[in-house]
Amino acid sequence: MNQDAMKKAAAEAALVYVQPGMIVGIGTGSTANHFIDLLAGIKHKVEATVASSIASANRLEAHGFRVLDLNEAGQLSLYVDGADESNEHLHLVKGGGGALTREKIVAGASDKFVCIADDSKLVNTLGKFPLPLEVIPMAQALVAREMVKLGGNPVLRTGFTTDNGNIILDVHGLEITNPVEMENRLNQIPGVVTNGLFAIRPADVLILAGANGVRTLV
Ligand SMILES: O=C[C@H](O)[C@H](O)[C@H](O)COP(=O)(O)O
Repeated sequence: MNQDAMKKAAAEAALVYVQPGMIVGIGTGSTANHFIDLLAGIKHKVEATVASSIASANRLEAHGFRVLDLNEAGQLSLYVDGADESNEHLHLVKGGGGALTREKIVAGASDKFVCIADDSKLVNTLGKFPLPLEVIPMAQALVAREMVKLGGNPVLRTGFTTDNGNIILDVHGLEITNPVEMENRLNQIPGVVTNGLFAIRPADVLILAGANGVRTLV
C-alpha cells in the first residue's frame, strides 16, 4: 500500500464517527480530501459541514454539501482532519498546507477531534517536521528573531498567503520536548496568529493506517 492509499484507508475508517444529522467540521490537506470524497458516499447522514479552508469548502460544495459559517453552526460534535506529525499523546503538528489557524478554530469548537493519517506521521518527539507559524506580515522579522532565540531556524514560505492574508514561517530544528509549554510560549509572541502545535487541545482519536492495516489510538 502506498502512502496515499494509507491516507485513504485512515479517512475511510473515520466514517464511523459520522452520526445522522451531524454538522461535521472538515480539515484541510490530502488526507482530509480523501475524507471529503468518501463522506460524499454517506451524504444523506450529513446535515451540513464547516470547512477549515477555502480549498476544503470548494471541494465540499463541489460534492453538493452545505458549508456553513462556524458562527452560524455553533458547537460541532465532530471534526476530522489530518496532521503532519503526532506523538503518542495525540499532540499534533499541523499546518503543512497553511490552514492551521482555521483548523485550530474549528477543532476548538468541536467536541471530538478525529485525526486521520498514515502511520509515518507517528513520531516519538515532535519537531522533525518544521513547525508552521501563521504570522502577521509586519511581524515577520520580530518573530524570526524570537525563533532563533529558541534555537529554531525560521524559513519564510515563499509565494504563499494564508486564507487570512498572512504569511507562514516554517521553523526548522525546534526541540519540542514539552508541546503544551511550547504552544503556550509561541502564543505569547506578538504577531504570531497561530502556531501549528495542537497540544493544548490535542486530537481525541488518532486513526493511523499502515501496511498492516488501520489502528486507533485514543
Ligand atoms: O494545513 C494543513 C493541515 O494541517 C494538514 O492537515 C496537514 O498538513 C496534513 O496534510 P496531508 O493530509 O496532506 O498530509
